[in-house]
Amino acid sequence: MAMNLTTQSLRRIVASFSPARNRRMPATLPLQTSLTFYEYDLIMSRLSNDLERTVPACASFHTSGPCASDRDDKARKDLRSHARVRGIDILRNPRLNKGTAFTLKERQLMGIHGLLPPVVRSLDEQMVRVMSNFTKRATDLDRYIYLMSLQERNERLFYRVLTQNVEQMMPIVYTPTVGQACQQYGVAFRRPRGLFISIKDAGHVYEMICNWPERNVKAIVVTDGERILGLGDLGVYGMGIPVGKLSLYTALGGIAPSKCLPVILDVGTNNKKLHEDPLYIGMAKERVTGERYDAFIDEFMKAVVKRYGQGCLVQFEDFGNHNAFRLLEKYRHKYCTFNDDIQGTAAVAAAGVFASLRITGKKLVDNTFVFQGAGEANIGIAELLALAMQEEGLPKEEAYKRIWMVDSRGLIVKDRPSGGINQHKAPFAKEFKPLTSLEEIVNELKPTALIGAAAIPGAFTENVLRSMGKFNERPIIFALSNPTSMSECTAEQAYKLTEGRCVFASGSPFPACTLNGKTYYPGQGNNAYIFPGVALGVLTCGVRHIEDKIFLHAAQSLANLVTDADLAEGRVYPPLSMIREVSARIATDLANYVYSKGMASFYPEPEDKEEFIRSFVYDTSYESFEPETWEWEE
Ligand SMILES: O=C([O-])CC(=O)C(=O)O
Ligand SMILES: [Mg+2]
Repeated sequence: MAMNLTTQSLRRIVASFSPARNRRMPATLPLQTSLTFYEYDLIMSRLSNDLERTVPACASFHTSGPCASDRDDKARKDLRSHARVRGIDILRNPRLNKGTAFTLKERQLMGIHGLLPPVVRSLDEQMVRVMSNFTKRATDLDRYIYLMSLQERNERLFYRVLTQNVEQMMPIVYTPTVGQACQQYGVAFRRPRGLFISIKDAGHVYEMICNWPERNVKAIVVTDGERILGLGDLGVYGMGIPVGKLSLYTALGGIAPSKCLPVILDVGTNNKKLHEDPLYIGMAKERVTGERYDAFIDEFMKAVVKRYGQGCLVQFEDFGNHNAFRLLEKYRHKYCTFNDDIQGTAAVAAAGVFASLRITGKKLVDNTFVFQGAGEANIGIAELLALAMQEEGLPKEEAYKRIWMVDSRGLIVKDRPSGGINQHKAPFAKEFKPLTSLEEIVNELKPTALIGAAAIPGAFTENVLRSMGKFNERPIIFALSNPTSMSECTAEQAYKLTEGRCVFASGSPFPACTLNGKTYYPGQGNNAYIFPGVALGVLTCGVRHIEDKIFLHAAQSLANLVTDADLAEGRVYPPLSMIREVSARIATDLANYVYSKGMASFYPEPEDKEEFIRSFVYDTSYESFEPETWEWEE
């Protein structure tokens, strides 16, 4: 067969595989017998080379991202992967595998006829089977393992199930079950997912990233496992978190899974239990710190840019406090990066506060905030609220005056005898007497809002909650620590002890609770309302550095999506069932904002931002591999 085939002639030859042309051929006869295997492979490899040339190695999201113009590329790319992978390998590739949804024609063409049960099922029919299997599992951890193995088997089916059942699935692939999965990762671990880079590999990080099979990664979630949710140092077992966060990048933010890369940086663990755990999958040594640690993270950031370009977004997740703040400061103006625990959590909590003001009837600046905990989340929230107050015209010192912080040593006051006030806490230190117990602090300061994120379960005691109810008509009470087991109080306790008057939100989900005949639906103040939409906006518009004002804008945008009906039910966030729409709306609002502020780098500026954003969203329906459905370039 001649090698200088034109696309036209290839089209004719490939179309000749189609049973439409061979109607009388018995349906079970492998169609490629009309050509020899040699001829077939020759065509396919030629096709593959052609396509390789037409799909450039792209540095920008737009030439290769999941955008409308890429839909054309996409058919070609699927064809290319199809051309490279044949037979049983197709079924083993979660990105191509459709299981029983492969049509008879596809099975014959792709050399998988007979490798599947004869029945052909639609995506919807497959979903019914998945949901039935899912509900039959005995525990949430079993459900987590079941969903992870579905993700490894058939990616589109996984995302279809996830996107259509967000309320039911999110507590499994995300907090709280993901926390439990991380704690038992040694047992739950089936197949590696994402990149495991150990500090022992320092000097070779770029080469390791090059081992990742995707050429066009646009979003990385990275952790070193030091502070996994509120569960502490879980070392490499923390890998469940980047995997879970990126599942939401796709399910909620619509960013294609091929563009997402979970990474764990293994620098050891200070969790002694893991040193003795025979199932531990990481380096069972004390954490490396200091210059060696910093050089390793630096090498990682440079390697990411070298491999995937400067537009690749790096989300830092669940690093220890000291590193989280430091690394954010170090990288925020050099890379496209943010810290989800500081900035993402800040935005979601601020949105909850903004929405609460519509219930309390107060202005932001008329509030007194007490923060239980002065770690990443609370410092992030406090700083963002201070920024919001300044945007409303309040001088900086005045803004800080309205925010009080409590850490493990008590109220943060100037010259505190017990010390422990670092540079992040210092702006909030007051001229005041040192107090240690939260009950005493609440009684003394009479705050309008109490926000907890110190992972101390039960920190909002009965007395604290009652006092909040006594001092305020509508107290704001946010118990943000994750997972559920770390929450400062339950939703029920908060509503009960304030006679149903509090405005409550929690980081992990709590069920609705009924009190004196009225049902309250607690909102989930989790950064999942923020990071997928921010990521979508940042990537599509080509934002290079993610300023705090972007998070403030995202917070305002989220708060504006809370309806009066939501507020009447006690929710300060839109219901979880709306979260995908929320992400698209936040991304659209951000697109308008970043173009108006000159922060976008994608030009020409799209006229219709909403259409622009929505055109990027990952489609969970199956691709057809039947040649006659492909669109060809002449
Ligand atoms: O993962 C979550 O649910 C929220 C979060 O970032 C954390 O708690 O660290
Ligand atoms: Mg986190």
